[in-house]
Amino acid sequence: MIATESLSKRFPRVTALDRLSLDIGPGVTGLVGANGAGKSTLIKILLGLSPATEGRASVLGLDVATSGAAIREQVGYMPEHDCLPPDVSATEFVVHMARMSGLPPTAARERTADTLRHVGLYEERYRPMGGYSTGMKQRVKLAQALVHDPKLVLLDEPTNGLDPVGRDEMLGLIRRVHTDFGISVLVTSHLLGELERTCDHVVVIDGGTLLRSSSTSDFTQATATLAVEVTDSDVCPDGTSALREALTAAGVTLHAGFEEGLPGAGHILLLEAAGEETYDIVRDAVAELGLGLVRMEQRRHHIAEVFRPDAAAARPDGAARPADNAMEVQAR
Ligand SMILES: Nc1ncnc2c1ncn2[C@@H]1O[C@H](COP(=O)(O)OP(=O)(O)OP(=O)(O)O)[C@@H](O)[C@H]1O
Repeated sequence: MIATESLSKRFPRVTALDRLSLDIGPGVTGLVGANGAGKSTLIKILLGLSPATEGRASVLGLDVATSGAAIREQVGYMPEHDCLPPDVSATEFVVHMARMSGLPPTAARERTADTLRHVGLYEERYRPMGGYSTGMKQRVKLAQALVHDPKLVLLDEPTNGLDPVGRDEMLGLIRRVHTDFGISVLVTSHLLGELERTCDHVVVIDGGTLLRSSSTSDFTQATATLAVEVTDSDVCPDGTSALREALTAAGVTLHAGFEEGLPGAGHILLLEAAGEETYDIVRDAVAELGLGLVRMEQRRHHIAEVFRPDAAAARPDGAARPADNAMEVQAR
């Protein structure tokens, strides 16, 4: 879908992209990077709106340097910033964008109704957009990117400014753009964690260079770690400690860390699962201590953990990069 080869973009004082080589296939791909990493610059080059300083890029097999107009016919674009005229309604605006993309009047009106329904705008689509909430504006921006039935959409920070519920809804919509319509998606975010559930593939850039590109499942590979949470009891007022001792005595290897940011954090034991018998040992130990078993589940890495300093130590290149930490902070 998208390929770049040693793509660079230099502004007088900043190198926004530095010899970036990427190959992005169909599906939903997340482009992650801290603010200023070069995401928007890359999107503008891919749309043929801004020339690269060096290197090459193609979208749907078309060269961005020579085929910008043809690319924009087949690609939808949702810009990052607020760009909606306040005095017109969503319907008027999206119909206009559909007409600009070459759809005849009737098809433009029908497609507008379909896409606005898809993004969840109903009665309010006839009201002037100046009175819309941020979430509604983001939905209109998504609708205008979809209205001409593109093969690929480039979504620049679509969750910006949304509250957690709005973010989840937008990420769900983005996923459905692919599952319902078969449109491939490149979606940018500065939040590593939020792309985990939405994207098949994640590309991480920093300072205009590629940090990592791999499938989401490779990022979040299942680990042989079990997370176990238990209740306390009258006999064992600190059930977690009692279970830790019992499991250690039974020869189970426990990890030092706790899971952070989850309900019950600090009460969740992380231990190494050495086959099915570990589950039995945990079950028996919990029963003997008279504790309640709240959860016992196999852990998966979260994308953000891949960039934590201790995780970086396990990476082939070994080094924790300052930018990794910056992204981890934003990912929380
Ligand atoms: N027209 C421009 N002139 C000069 N510098 C620019 C221009 N556009 C972008 N830059 C610089 O290029 C770098 C990359 O910017 P870009 O907007 O691509 O980052 P980003 O990853 O999209 O971040 P954000 O989410 O904050 O927009 C930044 O340092 C930015 O200041």
